[in-house]
Amino acid sequence: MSQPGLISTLLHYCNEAAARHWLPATGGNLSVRLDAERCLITASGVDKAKLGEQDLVTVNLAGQVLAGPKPSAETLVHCALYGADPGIQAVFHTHSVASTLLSRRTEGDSLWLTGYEMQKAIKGVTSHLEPLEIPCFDNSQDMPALAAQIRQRYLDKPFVGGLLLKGHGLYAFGDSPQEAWRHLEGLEFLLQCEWEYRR
Ligand SMILES: CSC[C@@H](O)[C@@H](O)C(=O)COP(=O)(O)O
Ligand SMILES: [Zn+2]
Repeated sequence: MSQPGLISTLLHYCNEAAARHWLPATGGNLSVRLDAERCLITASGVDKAKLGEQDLVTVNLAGQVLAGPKPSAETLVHCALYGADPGIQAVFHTHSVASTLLSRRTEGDSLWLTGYEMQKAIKGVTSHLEPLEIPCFDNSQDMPALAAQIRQRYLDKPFVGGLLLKGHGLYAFGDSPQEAWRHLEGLEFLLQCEWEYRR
C-alpha cells in the first residue's frame, strides 16, 4: 500500500477503535509498518478519536523519530513486534474494560481461551476446541525492558493475534492492517465474553 493509503488506513482504524470505546482518555496507540525499517505510529497523549495526519509520527524500529511530533510512550512495544517478525504489518493497542480487568485476574504468563467459535477470527485457528493462548506480561513503565521481554518471548515461540499487558490492555497485530483489525475485534469480543462468563 502507498504511504497516503497507509495514513488513511491508520486514521480509519483509530476512529473505528475510538467509536467502540476502546481508547478512553487518550489511551491506546496504533501503528502500521511503512517498510523494513520504519513504522508510522500515533503521537503521544492525543485523543485518538480526533486524530489528523499531523498526529502521526514516522519512527525507525529503534523507536527514534524520523518525522513528526512526540511518538507514543509505548512505541518500543510496537517496534519490538515489528523487529521480531518482518511479516507483522500493523499493531493496534486498546484499553478496553474487558482486557484491563481480565488480564488483572490472570495468574501466570498466559490467558487460555477455549470453546468459543470466535477463536477462528485468529489466523490459523480452525476449531473452537483448540485452546487459544494469549501471552500476558506484567505491566511496566520501563518500556525498553518490557519491549525486550516481548521480543524475546516472540522469538522463543512466536504467538499469533495479540498479547495482554496486565491491568493495562491488549496489543493485537497482523500481517496487514485488515488482519490486525480482525484480530483486535475478535480478541476484544473473546475477552468480553470470558470476563462476563467468569463473573
Ligand atoms: C491515558 S493512560 C494510557 C497511557 O499511559 C498509555 O498506556 C497509552 O496507551 C497511550 O499512551 P500514548 O503515549 O498516548 O500512546
Ligand atoms: Zn496503553
